[in-house]
Amino acid sequence: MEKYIIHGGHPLEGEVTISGAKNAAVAIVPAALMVDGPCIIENVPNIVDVMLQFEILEKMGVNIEQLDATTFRTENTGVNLESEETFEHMTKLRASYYFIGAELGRYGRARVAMPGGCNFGGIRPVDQHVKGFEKLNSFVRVESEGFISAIAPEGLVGNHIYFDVVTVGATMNVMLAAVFAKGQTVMENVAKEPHIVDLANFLNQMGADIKGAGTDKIIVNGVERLHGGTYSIIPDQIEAGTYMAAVAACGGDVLIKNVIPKHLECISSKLEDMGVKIDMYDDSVRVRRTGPLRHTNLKTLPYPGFPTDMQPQMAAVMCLADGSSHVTEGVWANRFRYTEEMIKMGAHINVFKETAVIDGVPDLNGTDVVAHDLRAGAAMVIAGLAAHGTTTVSQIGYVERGYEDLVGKLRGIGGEIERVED
Ligand SMILES: CC(=O)N[C@H]1[C@@H](OP(=O)(O)OP(=O)(O)OC[C@H]2O[C@@H](n3ccc(=O)[nH]c3=O)[C@H](O)[C@@H]2O)O[C@H](CO)[C@@H](O)[C@@H]1O
Ligand SMILES: C=C(OP(=O)(O)O)C(=O)O
Repeated sequence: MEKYIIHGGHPLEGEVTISGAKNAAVAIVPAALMVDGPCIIENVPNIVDVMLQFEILEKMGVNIEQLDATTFRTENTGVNLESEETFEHMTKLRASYYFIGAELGRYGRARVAMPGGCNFGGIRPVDQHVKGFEKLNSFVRVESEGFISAIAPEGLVGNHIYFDVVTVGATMNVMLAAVFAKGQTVMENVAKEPHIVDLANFLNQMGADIKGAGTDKIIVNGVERLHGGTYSIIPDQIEAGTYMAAVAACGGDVLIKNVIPKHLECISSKLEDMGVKIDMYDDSVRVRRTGPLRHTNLKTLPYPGFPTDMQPQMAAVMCLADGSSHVTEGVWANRFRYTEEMIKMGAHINVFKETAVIDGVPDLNGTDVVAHDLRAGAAMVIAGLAAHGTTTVSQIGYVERGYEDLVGKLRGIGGEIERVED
């Protein structure tokens, strides 16, 4: 098995460039099957989840060509929706659920293997996806053999959908299907994350008629077809935030390039509370930390609140702050498994239901730790970079689902990290 070995305790200095956003790319790639004609997708992150989405598309029969390191061309000249080969891939990532919306929208039927993805201590429900598809005049079945199927024998018809909870996945999935639904679909109480806006912009660029993405009401006027075009994926808010947190934990001075500063405001503001200096430019952010870290509190919430996908990385910073910090998880019932690993490194953390109380310590000490999920793994890497001595992080397959060239990028700013095969 692969591991990261990290020799910690060094400040980070230099420049790092952020890749395209995972959670936008994993929806835009399935959406490419809805497009007639060639579709060029730029700023694609080279991460496992996105490459799996391309492989699923290819196994269905979509032509895929890589034009350069970050640009892909897709063309759907006919697909096999029943390809058994796609099912195993689908179970490996969460975002495979976007194939339901894309297939149901374009072909009036879909059958996908139950999605995988990070496990936050319980089932990740899909009831709101089901509710949305049913409202659009389709029948949905969650099959006991681990498949979800949906069919719209009389075609999808627009409707008014009020989501019971704010969900990223259901918002994007139902938006995909609604693109081709007859008439108008009004979706309320929707998620507003940057990747929702990015998916809507991609679809509109290809001829869809979607308004309101980024607010809590999205209106989709159904169209007959999508045409080819070119689209560039937004930079990854969470990857950028992860490097910001790494500089905060280790100290140093790093320019983080290819970002949308607006998407980073909630993260910057927390880091500034902790004594980190942040300078925002047009498409980059400079992060500096020379003095001690101050304690703070945070609660994760849907956008524009503090992102749950940055919660473990910020906790790694708080482990080294003066005083007691509280981290409250407002999205996932249990996203604190990483705290057991941080405690092995000398962190003082107590978890009470949805809140972790972190009493800062002057130093963490390197040891063997496990990446229990994607962002937990990122947090362990940050802790390892900041700690004295050597940290070994195992189960890094999770980390590679969502970070392009983490080792290369960290080494570029002075991190002593290597990836080894056990
Ligand atoms: C591939 C992708 O983009 N993953 C992101 C997406 O996951 P994902 O789309 O799975 O997360 P959701 O936004 O749907 O989940 C948010 C909350 O809604 C609940 N819920 C969700 C769906 C549903 O049908 N019913 C329901 O009750 C969930 O249990 C959770 O408490 O958004 C999460 C919240 O920002 C992020 O942590 C994930 O990185
Ligand atoms: C939880 C995440 O991803 P997924 O929903 O794909 O498991 C994440 O990106 O932090």
